[in-house]
Amino acid sequence: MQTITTIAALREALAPHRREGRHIGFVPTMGYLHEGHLTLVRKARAENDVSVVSIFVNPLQFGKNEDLDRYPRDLARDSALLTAAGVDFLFAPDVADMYPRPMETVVDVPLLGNQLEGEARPGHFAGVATVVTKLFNIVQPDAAYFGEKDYQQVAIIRRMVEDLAQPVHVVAVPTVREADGLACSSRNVYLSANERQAAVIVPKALEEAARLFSQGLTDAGAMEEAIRDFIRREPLAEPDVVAVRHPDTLMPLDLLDGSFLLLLYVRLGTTKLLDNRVIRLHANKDAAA
Ligand SMILES: Nc1ncnc2c1ncn2[C@@H]1O[C@H](COP(=O)(O)OP(=O)(O)OP(=O)(O)O)[C@@H](O)[C@H]1O
Ligand SMILES: CC(C)(CO)[C@@H](O)C(=O)[O-]
Ligand code: BAL
Repeated sequence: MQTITTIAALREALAPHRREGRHIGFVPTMGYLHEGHLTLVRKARAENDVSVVSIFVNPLQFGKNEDLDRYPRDLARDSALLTAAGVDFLFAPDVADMYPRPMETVVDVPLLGNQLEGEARPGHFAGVATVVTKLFNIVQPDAAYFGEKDYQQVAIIRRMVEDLAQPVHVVAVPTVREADGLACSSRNVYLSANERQAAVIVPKALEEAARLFSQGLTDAGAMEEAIRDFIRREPLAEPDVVAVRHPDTLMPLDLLDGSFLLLLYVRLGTTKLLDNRVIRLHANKDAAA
């Protein structure tokens, strides 16, 4: 694996591959890699000739009081994992390489981006859309891989790619979970031992929603209320967002009919955990691509 830290060097390294018509698969990340990231990486490798992974903790998508400074970082460990996974290029730029001067240009997808997680984190998704556009321009991948754990992020990126005719195939990969069902996330390291145990309430709430739906609960408001109450049974957990939405448009629903998205944003202490599931009447399984 070749590790590259500047935009110019990455362009130069990828140019011969592009000239040869090789397919480039790209996995953007913020590092501190876990099995979720590695699943994206394996898929990118399997479906393309050349694989590129970026590790960049993007300041544009963090609010002033968020965890930019304490976000977990371990480039040496990440690099070893990516080498073992057979990745061709690791792109790990500094903030000064990505943003030599303050960004004046912003990519925003406000209808999808200012609600749900975006309401709790104003400007977050504009920061994501802007950095992903810049990374797409640098890497020029044929395909880019994103996790469904960040369901709203995938919806925003798909819309951005469509609106701006960005020549990238967006692939969404189902959420990878720990043995007890908790979605793998870099931020899980923030959890104390007690909070980690309590965190299982999040995937359990997704199961509970599927159970209630299969038993005939079809009022969206009542479903949100039932799931909020269910999560509050765990004293360490506070449900910040419990939202029943249309799986494609992310618009609110009144009546649950066929399938719906349940999106959760749950606080345990100071850690916010994200999870979701597309719940279908006849096949209750995790959201699939
Ligand atoms: N459990 C998971 N299953 C599948 N994909 C995942 C999982 N966790 C993260 N990803 C995906 O990996 C990519 C990089 O995510 P990121 O580096 O922010 O990791 P993260 O674990 O989501 O971190 P955070 O704790 O910041 O949410 C994103 O596309 C994200 O959706
Ligand atoms: C897509 C991304 C790498 C952009 O910084 C980030 O939002 C993430 O890790 O999900
Ligand atoms: N996983 C999305 C990146 C973030 O929380 O900033």
